[in-house]
Amino acid sequence: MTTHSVLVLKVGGALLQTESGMANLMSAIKDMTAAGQKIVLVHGGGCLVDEQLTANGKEIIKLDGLRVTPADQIGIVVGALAGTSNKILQAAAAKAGVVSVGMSLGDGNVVKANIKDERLGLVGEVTPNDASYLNFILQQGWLPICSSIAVSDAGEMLNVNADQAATALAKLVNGTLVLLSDVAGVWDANKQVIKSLNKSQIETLVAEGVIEKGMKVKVEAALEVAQWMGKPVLVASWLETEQLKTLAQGGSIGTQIQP
Ligand SMILES: Nc1ncnc2c1ncn2[C@@H]1O[C@H](COP(=O)(O)OP(=O)(O)O)[C@@H](O)[C@H]1O
Ligand SMILES: CC(=O)N[C@@H](CCC(=O)OP(=O)(O)O)C(=O)O
Repeated sequence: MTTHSVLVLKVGGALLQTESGMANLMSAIKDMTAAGQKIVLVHGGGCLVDEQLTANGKEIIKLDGLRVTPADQIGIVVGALAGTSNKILQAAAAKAGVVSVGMSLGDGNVVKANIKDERLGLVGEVTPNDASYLNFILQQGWLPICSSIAVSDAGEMLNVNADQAATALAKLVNGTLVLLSDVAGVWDANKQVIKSLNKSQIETLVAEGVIEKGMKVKVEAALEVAQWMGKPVLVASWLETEQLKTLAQGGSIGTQIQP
């Protein structure tokens, strides 16, 4: 197997509602870890946030794929992401025999977080800061499972899009980023997976409305890291066990976003 530096795997929220998906992913993580691969798992949980907001009578508002997060919603968002989602994944890890450390972007000074755009409320934008905490966890052979909740120097709890959270951590550890969603890759207008995409192709597909919503955020996050690292970022699926096996063997899966 090709051992990547550190593999930063990001999983979307839909995984957390799929018991078999989590079991398959954790089994692949266990195999990769046993082969010496260091892995950081970053997770979303947008669907769990939606559920909790609705249960509490709150409105769901998104702007360009990002959740508008007013002060009266942040507690619910933090509970759903840093609480429930994070612990669901730790439970799945434990079941697969993987020792994990549940954490958030607010831990160990790993990132710097600031309000992204006043119109979005308590939504954070993060930049890599200090890798010591993550490296310590990795050195123990443990799996860090990181939610996308950050804390600013001003003491605000901030909601960060999980693809952007994974971007910051991938830069922090100079890792290989793989964004795993519930689709096999980025689709063209006929819903066929595109093998490889560069910046200008992405711009065209976004302008045409073929890449939209959560996938627009994801592809733009992937492109940013690909350019920063000078190597491709993969957008693929946790749904397909075969893809996970190929990934564990060091192969390419889904759509390659080229620098
Ligand atoms: N061109 C596209 N290719 C693939 N998925 C797309 C595309 N445009 C929009 N999408 C939507 O983006 C979703 C993935 O983004 P998102 O829901 O944010 O994923 P996750 O929660 O896994 O991060 C897909 O399920 C799909 O509905
Ligand atoms: C600011 C912002 O949009 N935050 C996201 C964080 C969770 C996330 O990104 O979850 P998925 O990966 O499942 O989409 C949200 O509140 O939904």
